[in-house]
Amino acid sequence: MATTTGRARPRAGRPPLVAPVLPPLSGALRAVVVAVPLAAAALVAAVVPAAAALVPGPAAAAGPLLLVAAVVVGLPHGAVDLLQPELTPRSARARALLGTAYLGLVAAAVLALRAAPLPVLAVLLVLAAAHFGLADDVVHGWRTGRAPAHRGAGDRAVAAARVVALGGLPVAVPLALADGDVRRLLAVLADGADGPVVDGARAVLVPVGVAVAVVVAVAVRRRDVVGAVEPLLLAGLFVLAPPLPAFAAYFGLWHSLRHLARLLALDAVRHRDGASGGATTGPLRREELRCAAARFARAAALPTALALSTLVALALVAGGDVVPAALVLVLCLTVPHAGAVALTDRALRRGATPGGQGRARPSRTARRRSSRAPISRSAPRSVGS
Ligand SMILES: CC1=C(/C=C/C(C)=C/C=C/C(C)=C/C=O)C(C)(C)CCC1
Ligand SMILES: [Fe+2]
Repeated sequence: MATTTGRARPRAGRPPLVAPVLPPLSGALRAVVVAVPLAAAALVAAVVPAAAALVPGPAAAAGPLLLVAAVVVGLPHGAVDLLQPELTPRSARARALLGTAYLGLVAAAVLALRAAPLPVLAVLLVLAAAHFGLADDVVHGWRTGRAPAHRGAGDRAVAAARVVALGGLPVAVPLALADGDVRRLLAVLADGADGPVVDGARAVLVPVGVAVAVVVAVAVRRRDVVGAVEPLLLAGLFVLAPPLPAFAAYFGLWHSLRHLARLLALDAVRHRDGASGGATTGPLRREELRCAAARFARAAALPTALALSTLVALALVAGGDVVPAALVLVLCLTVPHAGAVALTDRALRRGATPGGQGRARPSRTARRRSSRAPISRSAPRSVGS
Protein backbone atom coordinates (compact mmCIF):
# COMPACT_ATOMS: atom_id res chain seq x y z
CA MET A 1 0.00 0.00 0.00
CA ALA A 2 1.20 3.50 -0.66
CA THR A 3 2.60 4.98 2.49
CA THR A 4 2.68 8.36 4.14
CA THR A 5 3.46 11.51 2.29
CA GLY A 6 5.47 13.75 4.59
CA ARG A 7 6.41 11.33 7.37
CA ALA A 8 9.82 9.75 7.80
CA ARG A 9 9.81 6.10 6.79
CA PRO A 10 10.72 3.68 9.57
CA ARG A 11 14.17 2.12 9.54
CA ALA A 12 14.41 -1.53 8.52
CA GLY A 13 13.22 -3.82 11.30
CA ARG A 14 12.28 -0.94 13.60
CA PRO A 15 8.83 0.35 14.42
CA PRO A 16 8.00 3.74 12.96
CA LEU A 17 8.79 6.81 15.04
CA VAL A 18 5.12 7.61 15.39
CA ALA A 19 2.91 4.53 15.20
CA PRO A 20 -0.42 5.17 13.53
CA VAL A 21 -3.22 4.94 16.08
CA LEU A 22 -6.53 3.55 14.96
CA PRO A 23 -9.09 6.33 15.33
CA PRO A 24 -12.38 5.82 17.19
CA LEU A 25 -14.65 3.34 15.46
CA SER A 26 -17.58 5.36 14.24
CA GLY A 27 -19.75 5.96 11.19
CA ALA A 28 -19.04 3.91 8.08
CA LEU A 29 -16.01 2.28 9.66
CA ARG A 30 -18.05 0.97 12.61
CA ALA A 31 -20.68 -0.34 10.19
CA VAL A 32 -18.03 -2.26 8.23
CA VAL A 33 -16.22 -3.61 11.30
CA VAL A 34 -19.19 -4.37 13.55
CA ALA A 35 -22.61 -4.18 11.88
CA VAL A 36 -21.89 -5.92 8.55
CA PRO A 37 -20.03 -8.99 9.92
CA LEU A 38 -22.54 -9.53 12.73
CA ALA A 39 -25.56 -9.03 10.45
CA ALA A 40 -24.05 -11.32 7.79
CA ALA A 41 -23.48 -14.09 10.36
CA ALA A 42 -27.05 -13.76 11.67
CA LEU A 43 -28.55 -13.65 8.19
CA VAL A 44 -26.63 -16.66 6.88
CA ALA A 45 -27.38 -18.62 10.08
CA ALA A 46 -31.10 -17.97 9.53
CA VAL A 47 -31.48 -18.03 5.75
CA VAL A 48 -29.16 -20.82 4.59
CA PRO A 49 -30.73 -23.63 6.71
CA ALA A 50 -34.17 -22.49 5.46
CA ALA A 51 -32.93 -22.50 1.85
CA ALA A 52 -31.39 -25.95 2.39
CA ALA A 53 -34.78 -27.24 3.54
CA LEU A 54 -36.78 -25.56 0.75
CA VAL A 55 -34.47 -26.11 -2.25
CA PRO A 56 -31.99 -28.80 -1.14
CA GLY A 57 -30.45 -29.39 -4.59
CA PRO A 58 -29.40 -25.82 -5.48
CA ALA A 59 -28.49 -25.05 -1.85
CA ALA A 60 -26.10 -28.02 -1.71
CA ALA A 61 -24.53 -27.04 -5.05
CA ALA A 62 -24.03 -23.45 -3.83
CA GLY A 63 -21.74 -24.37 -0.90
CA PRO A 64 -18.51 -25.08 -2.82
CA LEU A 65 -19.17 -22.16 -5.20
CA LEU A 66 -19.66 -19.77 -2.29
CA LEU A 67 -16.43 -21.00 -0.72
CA VAL A 68 -14.42 -20.33 -3.88
CA ALA A 69 -16.09 -16.91 -4.24
CA ALA A 70 -15.22 -16.04 -0.64
CA VAL A 71 -11.59 -17.09 -1.12
CA VAL A 72 -11.34 -14.92 -4.25
CA VAL A 73 -13.03 -11.96 -2.52
CA GLY A 74 -10.81 -12.49 0.53
CA LEU A 75 -7.50 -12.67 -1.37
CA PRO A 76 -6.93 -8.87 -1.39
CA HIS A 77 -6.98 -8.70 2.42
CA GLY A 78 -3.52 -10.26 2.40
CA ALA A 79 -2.33 -8.59 -0.79
CA VAL A 80 -0.65 -5.66 0.93
CA ASP A 81 0.93 -7.63 3.79
CA LEU A 82 4.42 -6.58 2.72
CA LEU A 83 3.55 -2.97 1.99
CA GLN A 84 2.89 -1.97 5.59
CA PRO A 85 5.53 0.62 6.52
CA GLU A 86 5.89 -0.92 9.99
CA LEU A 87 7.15 -4.10 8.31
CA THR A 88 8.76 -3.00 5.06
CA PRO A 89 12.53 -2.59 5.17
CA ARG A 90 14.07 0.51 3.73
CA SER A 91 16.49 -0.97 1.24
CA ALA A 92 15.24 -2.39 -2.05
CA ARG A 93 17.46 -5.45 -1.53
CA ALA A 94 15.89 -6.24 1.85
CA ARG A 95 12.42 -5.69 0.40
CA ALA A 96 13.18 -8.11 -2.44
CA LEU A 97 14.45 -10.65 0.11
CA LEU A 98 11.29 -10.27 2.17
CA GLY A 99 9.11 -10.76 -0.92
CA THR A 100 11.07 -13.85 -1.87
CA ALA A 101 10.75 -15.24 1.66
CA TYR A 102 6.97 -14.62 1.56
CA LEU A 103 6.52 -16.49 -1.72
CA GLY A 104 9.03 -19.14 -0.62
CA LEU A 105 6.96 -19.83 2.50
CA VAL A 106 3.82 -20.31 0.40
CA ALA A 107 5.63 -22.72 -1.92
CA ALA A 108 7.20 -24.57 1.04
CA ALA A 109 3.78 -24.96 2.66
CA VAL A 110 2.28 -26.36 -0.57
CA LEU A 111 5.15 -28.85 -0.91
CA ALA A 112 5.03 -29.80 2.79
CA LEU A 113 1.27 -30.40 2.53
CA ARG A 114 1.91 -32.77 -0.35
CA ALA A 115 4.76 -34.53 1.46
CA ALA A 116 3.04 -35.01 4.85
CA PRO A 117 -0.64 -34.15 4.36
CA LEU A 118 -2.16 -34.91 7.76
CA PRO A 119 0.40 -33.33 10.14
CA VAL A 120 0.93 -30.31 7.90
CA LEU A 121 -2.83 -29.77 7.51
CA ALA A 122 -3.17 -29.95 11.30
CA VAL A 123 -0.47 -27.28 11.75
CA LEU A 124 -2.05 -25.06 9.07
CA LEU A 125 -5.47 -25.31 10.73
CA VAL A 126 -4.07 -24.36 14.15
CA LEU A 127 -2.25 -21.42 12.53
CA ALA A 128 -5.47 -20.36 10.78
CA ALA A 129 -7.40 -20.45 14.08
CA ALA A 130 -4.69 -18.42 15.83
CA HIS A 131 -4.70 -15.86 13.00
CA PHE A 132 -8.51 -15.52 13.04
CA GLY A 133 -8.59 -15.21 16.84
CA LEU A 134 -5.75 -12.68 17.05
CA ALA A 135 -7.39 -10.57 14.34
CA ASP A 136 -10.65 -10.40 16.29
CA ASP A 137 -8.75 -9.59 19.47
CA VAL A 138 -7.16 -6.61 17.72
CA VAL A 139 -10.62 -5.51 16.54
CA HIS A 140 -11.84 -5.86 20.14
CA GLY A 141 -9.06 -3.53 21.29
CA TRP A 142 -10.00 -1.07 18.57
CA ARG A 143 -13.71 -1.18 19.41
CA THR A 144 -13.37 -0.91 23.17
CA GLY A 145 -10.21 1.14 23.55
CA ARG A 146 -8.58 -1.68 25.56
CA ALA A 147 -5.39 -1.73 23.51
CA PRO A 148 -3.26 -4.90 23.75
CA ALA A 149 -0.19 -2.82 24.64
CA HIS A 150 -1.76 -1.63 27.88
CA ARG A 151 -3.25 -4.82 29.27
CA GLY A 152 -2.74 -6.24 32.73
CA ALA A 153 -2.56 -9.97 33.56
CA GLY A 154 -6.36 -10.32 33.84
CA ASP A 155 -6.94 -8.63 30.50
CA ARG A 156 -4.31 -10.86 28.92
CA ALA A 157 -6.05 -14.02 30.19
CA VAL A 158 -9.39 -12.81 28.79
CA ALA A 159 -7.62 -11.96 25.50
CA ALA A 160 -6.25 -15.53 25.35
CA ALA A 161 -9.78 -16.87 25.84
CA ARG A 162 -10.99 -14.51 23.10
CA VAL A 163 -8.34 -15.81 20.68
CA VAL A 164 -9.31 -19.44 21.43
CA ALA A 165 -13.05 -18.71 21.19
CA LEU A 166 -13.16 -16.45 18.12
CA GLY A 167 -10.38 -18.36 16.34
CA GLY A 168 -11.51 -21.83 17.35
CA LEU A 169 -15.16 -21.46 16.33
CA PRO A 170 -14.68 -20.84 12.58
CA VAL A 171 -12.11 -23.66 12.23
CA ALA A 172 -13.12 -26.38 14.70
CA VAL A 173 -16.92 -26.27 14.38
CA PRO A 174 -17.24 -26.67 10.57
CA LEU A 175 -14.66 -29.49 10.68
CA ALA A 176 -16.27 -31.19 13.68
CA LEU A 177 -19.69 -31.04 12.00
CA ALA A 178 -18.24 -32.02 8.61
CA ASP A 179 -20.87 -32.92 6.00
CA GLY A 180 -20.22 -34.83 2.77
CA ASP A 181 -18.71 -31.76 1.05
CA VAL A 182 -16.22 -31.12 3.87
CA ARG A 183 -15.34 -34.83 4.17
CA ARG A 184 -14.56 -34.95 0.45
CA LEU A 185 -12.41 -31.82 0.63
CA LEU A 186 -10.56 -33.07 3.70
CA ALA A 187 -9.95 -36.41 2.02
CA VAL A 188 -8.29 -34.56 -0.90
CA LEU A 189 -6.28 -32.24 1.36
CA ALA A 190 -5.23 -34.90 3.90
CA ASP A 191 -4.78 -37.69 1.38
CA GLY A 192 -7.73 -39.77 2.58
CA ALA A 193 -7.24 -39.04 6.29
CA ASP A 194 -10.41 -36.97 6.81
CA GLY A 195 -11.36 -39.04 9.89
CA PRO A 196 -8.46 -37.88 12.11
CA VAL A 197 -9.04 -34.22 11.16
CA VAL A 198 -12.72 -34.46 12.13
CA ASP A 199 -11.84 -36.32 15.37
CA GLY A 200 -9.20 -33.69 16.23
CA ALA A 201 -11.69 -30.87 15.61
CA ARG A 202 -14.27 -32.60 17.84
CA ALA A 203 -11.66 -32.95 20.58
CA VAL A 204 -11.03 -29.21 20.72
CA LEU A 205 -14.72 -28.30 20.90
CA VAL A 206 -14.67 -28.50 24.72
CA PRO A 207 -11.83 -25.98 25.25
CA VAL A 208 -13.33 -23.74 22.57
CA GLY A 209 -16.73 -23.95 24.33
CA VAL A 210 -15.13 -23.05 27.69
CA ALA A 211 -13.37 -20.08 26.06
CA VAL A 212 -16.69 -18.94 24.55
CA ALA A 213 -18.31 -19.09 28.00
CA VAL A 214 -15.46 -17.03 29.54
CA VAL A 215 -15.60 -14.39 26.78
CA VAL A 216 -19.39 -14.06 26.99
CA ALA A 217 -19.37 -13.87 30.82
CA VAL A 218 -16.66 -11.18 30.87
CA ALA A 219 -18.40 -9.18 28.14
CA VAL A 220 -21.73 -9.34 30.00
CA ARG A 221 -20.03 -8.16 33.19
CA ARG A 222 -18.48 -5.25 31.27
CA ARG A 223 -21.83 -4.52 29.60
CA ASP A 224 -20.14 -5.03 26.23
CA VAL A 225 -23.07 -6.23 24.12
CA VAL A 226 -21.07 -6.66 20.90
CA GLY A 227 -18.36 -8.59 22.77
CA ALA A 228 -20.96 -10.99 24.16
CA VAL A 229 -22.86 -11.38 20.90
CA GLU A 230 -19.81 -12.00 18.66
CA PRO A 231 -18.93 -15.53 19.88
CA LEU A 232 -22.61 -16.49 20.19
CA LEU A 233 -23.31 -15.40 16.61
CA LEU A 234 -20.26 -17.26 15.29
CA ALA A 235 -21.32 -20.39 17.19
CA GLY A 236 -24.86 -20.00 15.80
CA LEU A 237 -23.56 -19.50 12.27
CA PHE A 238 -21.37 -22.60 12.30
CA VAL A 239 -23.85 -24.83 14.13
CA LEU A 240 -26.96 -23.84 12.14
CA ALA A 241 -25.64 -23.27 8.59
CA PRO A 242 -23.86 -25.98 6.56
CA PRO A 243 -20.03 -25.69 6.93
CA LEU A 244 -19.08 -24.37 3.48
CA PRO A 245 -21.58 -21.47 3.19
CA ALA A 246 -20.95 -20.66 6.87
CA PHE A 247 -17.18 -20.51 6.35
CA ALA A 248 -17.63 -18.54 3.11
CA ALA A 249 -19.71 -15.90 4.93
CA TYR A 250 -17.22 -15.77 7.79
CA PHE A 251 -14.15 -15.50 5.59
CA GLY A 252 -15.55 -12.95 3.12
CA LEU A 253 -17.73 -10.78 5.32
CA TRP A 254 -16.13 -11.09 8.75
CA HIS A 255 -12.40 -11.82 8.72
CA SER A 256 -11.39 -10.27 5.38
CA LEU A 257 -13.72 -7.28 5.69
CA ARG A 258 -12.51 -6.41 9.19
CA HIS A 259 -8.89 -6.69 8.16
CA LEU A 260 -9.52 -4.55 5.10
CA ALA A 261 -11.18 -1.89 7.24
CA ARG A 262 -8.21 -1.88 9.57
CA LEU A 263 -5.76 -1.56 6.67
CA LEU A 264 -7.69 1.38 5.24
CA ALA A 265 -7.97 3.08 8.64
CA LEU A 266 -4.24 2.67 9.31
CA ASP A 267 -3.33 3.97 5.88
CA ALA A 268 -5.69 6.94 6.22
CA VAL A 269 -4.14 7.81 9.60
CA ARG A 270 -0.61 7.51 8.21
CA HIS A 271 -1.54 9.96 5.48
CA ARG A 272 -3.19 12.27 7.96
CA ASP A 273 -0.12 12.05 10.20
CA GLY A 274 2.11 12.65 7.21
CA ALA A 275 0.27 15.86 6.49
CA SER A 276 0.00 17.02 10.07
CA GLY A 277 3.25 15.81 11.61
CA GLY A 278 1.70 13.00 13.62
CA ALA A 279 -0.52 14.76 16.08
CA THR A 280 -4.05 14.69 14.68
CA THR A 281 -6.66 12.36 16.03
CA GLY A 282 -10.40 11.91 15.84
CA PRO A 283 -12.70 9.92 13.56
CA LEU A 284 -11.72 9.49 9.94
CA ARG A 285 -13.74 11.38 7.38
CA ARG A 286 -15.39 9.55 4.48
CA GLU A 287 -13.08 11.36 2.06
CA GLU A 288 -9.99 10.13 3.92
CA LEU A 289 -11.30 6.55 3.77
CA ARG A 290 -12.20 6.90 0.08
CA CYS A 291 -8.64 8.00 -0.72
CA ALA A 292 -7.22 5.13 1.35
CA ALA A 293 -9.51 2.71 -0.54
CA ALA A 294 -8.25 4.03 -3.88
CA ARG A 295 -4.61 3.64 -2.76
CA PHE A 296 -5.43 0.12 -1.52
CA ALA A 297 -7.07 -0.86 -4.84
CA ARG A 298 -3.97 0.30 -6.74
CA ALA A 299 -1.53 -1.45 -4.40
CA ALA A 300 -3.49 -4.71 -4.07
CA ALA A 301 -4.24 -5.20 -7.79
CA LEU A 302 -0.96 -6.86 -8.80
CA PRO A 303 -0.51 -9.19 -5.77
CA THR A 304 -4.19 -10.21 -6.05
CA ALA A 305 -3.75 -10.97 -9.76
CA LEU A 306 -0.68 -13.05 -8.87
CA ALA A 307 -2.64 -15.00 -6.24
CA LEU A 308 -5.52 -15.55 -8.68
CA SER A 309 -3.13 -16.86 -11.34
CA THR A 310 -1.67 -19.23 -8.74
CA LEU A 311 -5.20 -20.41 -7.96
CA VAL A 312 -5.84 -21.14 -11.64
CA ALA A 313 -2.49 -22.98 -11.90
CA LEU A 314 -3.21 -25.05 -8.78
CA ALA A 315 -6.70 -25.89 -10.07
CA LEU A 316 -5.24 -27.02 -13.41
CA VAL A 317 -2.66 -29.19 -11.62
CA ALA A 318 -5.53 -30.64 -9.54
CA GLY A 319 -7.32 -31.68 -12.73
CA GLY A 320 -9.67 -28.69 -12.88
CA ASP A 321 -11.01 -29.04 -9.34
CA VAL A 322 -10.97 -25.44 -8.13
CA VAL A 323 -12.47 -25.96 -4.65
CA PRO A 324 -9.61 -27.93 -3.03
CA ALA A 325 -7.16 -25.74 -4.98
CA ALA A 326 -8.70 -22.62 -3.40
CA LEU A 327 -8.42 -24.16 0.06
CA VAL A 328 -4.80 -25.24 -0.44
CA LEU A 329 -3.92 -21.75 -1.67
CA VAL A 330 -5.63 -19.90 1.17
CA LEU A 331 -4.23 -22.26 3.83
CA CYS A 332 -0.68 -22.02 2.45
CA LEU A 333 -0.88 -18.24 2.00
CA THR A 334 -1.81 -18.12 5.68
CA VAL A 335 1.76 -19.08 6.67
CA PRO A 336 3.43 -15.82 5.58
CA HIS A 337 0.18 -13.80 5.90
CA ALA A 338 -0.32 -14.68 9.58
CA GLY A 339 3.38 -13.98 10.24
CA ALA A 340 3.34 -10.63 8.43
CA VAL A 341 0.16 -9.47 10.18
CA ALA A 342 1.48 -10.56 13.59
CA LEU A 343 4.80 -8.75 13.04
CA THR A 344 3.06 -5.59 11.83
CA ASP A 345 0.73 -5.63 14.84
CA ARG A 346 3.68 -6.11 17.18
CA ALA A 347 5.49 -3.15 15.61
CA LEU A 348 2.32 -1.04 15.93
CA ARG A 349 1.98 -2.02 19.60
CA ARG A 350 5.61 -1.21 20.32
CA GLY A 351 5.21 2.18 18.71
CA ALA A 352 2.43 2.83 21.18
CA THR A 353 3.16 4.35 24.57
CA PRO A 354 0.68 4.04 27.46
CA GLY A 355 0.97 7.65 28.54
CA GLY A 356 0.57 9.06 25.07
CA GLN A 357 -2.78 7.44 24.25
CA GLY A 358 -0.95 4.91 22.18
CA ARG A 359 1.49 7.00 20.24
CA ALA A 360 4.94 8.35 20.74
CA ARG A 361 4.99 12.06 21.51
CA PRO A 362 5.45 13.96 18.25
CA SER A 363 8.32 16.36 17.87
CA ARG A 364 7.91 20.03 18.82
CA THR A 365 7.89 21.03 15.14
CA ALA A 366 5.25 18.42 14.46
CA ARG A 367 3.12 19.66 17.35
CA ARG A 368 3.45 23.27 16.20
CA ARG A 369 2.52 22.28 12.65
CA SER A 370 -0.43 20.15 13.77
CA SER A 371 -1.90 22.95 15.86
CA ARG A 372 -2.36 24.82 12.58
CA ALA A 373 -3.61 21.78 10.65
CA PRO A 374 -7.29 21.90 9.68
CA ILE A 375 -7.91 18.22 10.47
CA SER A 376 -6.65 18.40 14.06
CA ARG A 377 -9.31 17.10 16.46
CA SER A 378 -10.15 16.11 19.99
CA ALA A 379 -8.23 13.42 21.93
CA PRO A 380 -8.68 9.83 20.74
CA ARG A 381 -11.02 7.48 22.54
CA SER A 382 -9.53 4.28 21.22
CA VAL A 383 -5.90 3.42 21.10
CA GLY A 384 -3.35 1.16 19.49
CA SER A 385 -4.19 -1.59 17.06
C1 LIG B 1 -9.66 -27.16 5.40
C2 LIG B 1 -11.14 -26.90 5.34
C3 LIG B 1 -11.70 -25.78 5.91
C4 LIG B 1 -10.86 -24.73 6.59
C5 LIG B 1 -10.20 -23.74 5.96
C6 LIG B 1 -9.44 -22.73 6.67
C7 LIG B 1 -9.32 -22.82 8.12
C8 LIG B 1 -8.88 -21.70 5.99
C9 LIG B 1 -8.13 -20.60 6.59
C10 LIG B 1 -7.75 -19.51 5.90
C11 LIG B 1 -7.04 -18.36 6.46
C12 LIG B 1 -6.57 -18.36 7.84
C13 LIG B 1 -6.83 -17.26 5.67
C14 LIG B 1 -6.11 -16.07 6.08
O1 LIG B 1 -6.59 -15.01 6.36
C15 LIG B 1 -13.19 -25.56 5.90
C16 LIG B 1 -13.56 -24.44 4.91
C17 LIG B 1 -13.64 -25.18 7.29
C18 LIG B 1 -13.96 -26.82 5.50
C19 LIG B 1 -13.35 -27.53 4.36
C20 LIG B 1 -11.95 -27.94 4.65
FE1 LIG C 1 -6.18 -12.97 7.30
